[in-house]
Amino acid sequence: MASPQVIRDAAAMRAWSRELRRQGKTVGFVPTMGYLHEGHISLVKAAGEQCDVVAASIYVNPTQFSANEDFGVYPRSEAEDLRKLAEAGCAAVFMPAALYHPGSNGSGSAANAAMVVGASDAVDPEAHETWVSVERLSQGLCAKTRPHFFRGVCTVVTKLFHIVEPDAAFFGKKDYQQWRVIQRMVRDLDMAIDVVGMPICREADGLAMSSRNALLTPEDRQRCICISQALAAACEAAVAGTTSAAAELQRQVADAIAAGGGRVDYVEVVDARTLRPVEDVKGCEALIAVAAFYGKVRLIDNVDFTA
Ligand SMILES: Nc1ncnc2c1ncn2[C@@H]1O[C@H](COP(=O)(O)OP(=O)(O)OP(=O)(O)O)[C@@H](O)[C@H]1O
Ligand SMILES: CC(C)(CO)[C@@H](O)C(=O)[O-]
Ligand code: BAL
Repeated sequence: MASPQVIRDAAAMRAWSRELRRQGKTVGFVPTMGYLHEGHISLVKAAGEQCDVVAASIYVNPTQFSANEDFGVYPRSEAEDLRKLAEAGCAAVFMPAALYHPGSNGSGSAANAAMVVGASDAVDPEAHETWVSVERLSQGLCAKTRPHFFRGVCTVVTKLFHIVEPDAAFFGKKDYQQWRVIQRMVRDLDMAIDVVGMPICREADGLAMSSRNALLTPEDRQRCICISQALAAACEAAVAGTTSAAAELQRQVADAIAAGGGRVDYVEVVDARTLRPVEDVKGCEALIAVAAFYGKVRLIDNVDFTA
């Protein structure tokens, strides 16, 4: 169980990957924000099965947070993360202190490492002014509450792809819209990377694993179980043909979450590929996607099915 090689410098990361590819090996890549759990590890293992070597990254990207979000309290656990990555067979982990050029306002390295108010404006526009946006797919769902989010994600993922130069990159379907957005970005911009979406890993009681679960109070940790329960019930009703009207499925899930003590951000029933709203799920590859707040912690979950 060798520890992954820790690489903090972009040029060194690129050299590592190029050398392996020169040797004829394929490189699988798992981008993360750290505080790793079984969901992340399932991506590392899938990458190991599909590629010759696996690189992960750990970087809490300030540009996908707005100033009122949880950048400053985002959980971190470097030593434990390295142990888990070693166990999963990860060969290298890219952990940059900063990924944006430092600006004259002190953003950049300081912003990435120590800033307590995260945010797009942590990056000095004089020092960094190039952004990647997937226009329509990045609207709706999570973007309603986090309008800055996908531009930050697409930009940092593009930077990571250029640094790591992987053959394939692995994303979890817990962040379903993110996976679809990145798949689209790679297709539209002709990036030669296979984007692989992997199933959601859940706790024994059904809660989707998420680094942010660590921020929940014990009471909210109990309350939020109703998210996955409501989604499973709606999926069952849709597949059985008992309920196919999107509005009814939406109402059932939203009511169950609210009754369970969550504050619903959104519940949407959409086409799983286009993420456009559907009126009826019959005959359709559908997705019911949820975001809900428990205190300040915002959790997301979803279920996809063909009814
Ligand atoms: N439960 C899960 N099952 C499968 N993949 C997951 C799961 N949770 C996260 N991932 C995937 O791991 C990758 C890195 O995600 P990230 O580091 O943001 O973890 P996270 O648990 O989603 O964190 P957060 O709590 O901030 O949403 C993403 O592709 C994400 O979809
Ligand atoms: C893809 C990602 C690593 C970009 O910062 C992040 O959004 C995540 O962990 O899902
Ligand atoms: N898992 C996606 C990262 C975020 O919510 O900021």
